[in-house]
Amino acid sequence: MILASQSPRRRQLLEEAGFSVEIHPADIDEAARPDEKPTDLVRRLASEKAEACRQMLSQGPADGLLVAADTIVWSPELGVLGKPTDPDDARRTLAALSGRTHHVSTGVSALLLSPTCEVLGSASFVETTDVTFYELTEAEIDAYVATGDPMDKAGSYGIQTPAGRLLVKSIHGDYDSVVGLPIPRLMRELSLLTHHDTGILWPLQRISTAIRA
Ligand SMILES: Cc1cn([C@H]2C[C@H](O)[C@@H](COP(=O)(O)OP(=O)(O)OP(=O)(O)O)O2)c(=O)[nH]c1=O
Repeated sequence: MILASQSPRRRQLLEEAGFSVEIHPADIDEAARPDEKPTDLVRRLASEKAEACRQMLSQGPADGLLVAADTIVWSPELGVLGKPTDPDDARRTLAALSGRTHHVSTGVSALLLSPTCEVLGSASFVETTDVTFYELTEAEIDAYVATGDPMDKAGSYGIQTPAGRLLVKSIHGDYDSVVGLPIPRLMRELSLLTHHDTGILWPLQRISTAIRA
């Protein structure tokens, strides 16, 4: 599988699911459009990453499946919180999330490619999980930001890290989606995507087997 992402978490989640992953990060403008809904934003950005990656690969042979994703933290009150620009921005974001519930939305785009990189089929979906934070003191926020953990993560935290998980009181929805890729939903969508195609490649057979098991 081709993964159009630099995220080590997405790679790890796919490898744990049994895929052999080839990384081809796509560099796109991630700015929101005026009045764009958060869930529309992540769906669009995932599709743009997938398409940018497909265009990069179109010169050479490609594997059958290409996957891209985008994750944001948001709430109606706070708007969209992407990755922090600096430690102060991370501190402000964590203070805003303290003691409250926010949404984490991950948009996913999957393309089934022909050997010449044409799109044979596609799937696109958004998974949203609600995350509630404990009340955080300023000292706790400072200590967490000092670990450096927030800097490459939407919403300035990582639910999967030893320090980041301590901020989280509860979650409602898919955990993998918060980490960056909703594997259970992705497996189902890939199974549907590939169901009607012939000449299915090894990873796709593996998906169907995993779902039937
Ligand atoms: C909320 C949350 C986000 N994240 C990460 C997932 C994503 O890697 C990142 C959100 O940024 P993204 O722009 O979705 O992804 P990315 O820049 O890391 O990789 P690429 O654009 O190449 O696909 O935040 C966590 O690791 N844990 C969390 O708890």
